[in-house]
Amino acid sequence: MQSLLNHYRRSIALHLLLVIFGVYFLVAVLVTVVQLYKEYENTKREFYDEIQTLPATFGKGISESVWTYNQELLQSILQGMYNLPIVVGVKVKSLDHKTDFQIGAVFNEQHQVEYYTSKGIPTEQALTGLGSNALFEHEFPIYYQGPAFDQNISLGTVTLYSNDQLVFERLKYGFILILVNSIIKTCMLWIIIYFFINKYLGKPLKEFTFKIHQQDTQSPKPIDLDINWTDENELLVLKDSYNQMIERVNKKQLELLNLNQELDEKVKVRTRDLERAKEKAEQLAYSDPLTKLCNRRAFFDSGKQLLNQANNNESLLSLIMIDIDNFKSLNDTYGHAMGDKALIVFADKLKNSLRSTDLIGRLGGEEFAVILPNIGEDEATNIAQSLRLKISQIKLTHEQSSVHFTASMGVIENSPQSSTIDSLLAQADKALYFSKGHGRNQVTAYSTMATAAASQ
Ligand SMILES: Nc1nc2c(ncn2[C@@H]2O[C@H](COP(=O)(O)OP(=O)(O)OP(=O)(O)O)[C@@H](O)[C@H]2O)c(=O)[nH]1
Repeated sequence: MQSLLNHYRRSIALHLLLVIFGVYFLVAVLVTVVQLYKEYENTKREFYDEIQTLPATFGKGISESVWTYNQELLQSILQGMYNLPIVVGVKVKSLDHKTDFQIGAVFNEQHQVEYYTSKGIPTEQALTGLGSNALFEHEFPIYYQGPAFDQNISLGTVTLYSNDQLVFERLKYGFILILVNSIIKTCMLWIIIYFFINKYLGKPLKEFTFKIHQQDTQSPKPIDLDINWTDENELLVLKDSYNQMIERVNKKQLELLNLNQELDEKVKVRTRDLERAKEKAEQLAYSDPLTKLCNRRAFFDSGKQLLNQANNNESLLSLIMIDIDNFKSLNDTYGHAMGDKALIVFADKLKNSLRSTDLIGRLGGEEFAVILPNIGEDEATNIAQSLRLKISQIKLTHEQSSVHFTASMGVIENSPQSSTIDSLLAQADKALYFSKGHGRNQVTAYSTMATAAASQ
């Protein structure tokens, strides 16, 4: 039932038909009612006309039997009238009341219905079974017109009773015929029109909806409907409008896709730029921009890690502090640019001379430091001597004159007491200034300096 209701709600053809035929059926019923009323009026008139003819047929016989007081004859004539399908009761009222007689349903003096058998005996039940409430009556006089009399002698009256129900009985078959006729016509029309509305409207709409549901939402395609007529009807216009809309949507989607790709590209470029900027910022944060060596902060961070590893592994580690000699006068003599160049060449010399595992940092100005893991003070001092020599051999040119410079160094080895980078630096710095104080371009090992100081 529910599915039938849903089908009704969904089917435009069915819905239209029920609305159309609902109205059609109401109109048909109204027309039929009017027809039936007219038919009823005609039949009623026919009844009257038929009843009007009865006096001519039966009047003479009744007059005879009343005149001769022939009750038997009167009774049989009245029974004959009563048997007519348009009569429900007959009443004869003679002037002397000697031949009064009634059969079937008749009115009494008070205009109330009374019932009599075919023998004229009062009874409670209606004989005709048609009911008698809607009786209508037709009264005609009876006369005797014998050869012995010049004029008619009034004998009394005969009243005929008929009933609306008889009219309805006669109409019944006509009514059923009209009704069946209307129902068959309505059903036939309903089936034919349903077939065509469904064919030309319902099915194409269903096909249209199905194809829309089948559409790929990412790239919808224009829809083609299997419609057999070529007119530019509303459905084809709707389909064309839908297809145009799909084209517009696809175009917009393509534009959106291109914009997305462009945006993706821009985001990628921006991300790359950001990554580079981040790398640069990190480099700036940890490296010295002039010499590209670790800056002070990076040297301290990495130096602490190396020292911790050495202390944990109980392995050797040495630190060399290096300071370029008389750098101020180099700057003053050859200019700041030459000073910068000297710093760069100096740094490169350190990098090229040491292992990749060694940590080299510029602590500030012309002051540098090197950490050599797994190397003790003696070996570190040798390395420092070698560095010092290489630095002293660097030759720069400035306006046809050669520029040379030297460096002083202090070397220290790690020990459990000197387990921090600051204390190592402080001790190496002391050794460095020992070198400075003893003529520069020298390497001083902290232990040697300490021994010398102790012996003084
Ligand atoms: N060209 C250049 N000069 C720098 C830079 N950083 C520091 N200096 C200079 O280095 C010089 C260091 O001078 P001082 O501290 O007196 O030391 P010094 O002249 O080397 O003397 P000693 O260390 O005693 O041998 C100063 O004149 C600074 O201006 C730099 O990045 N570039």
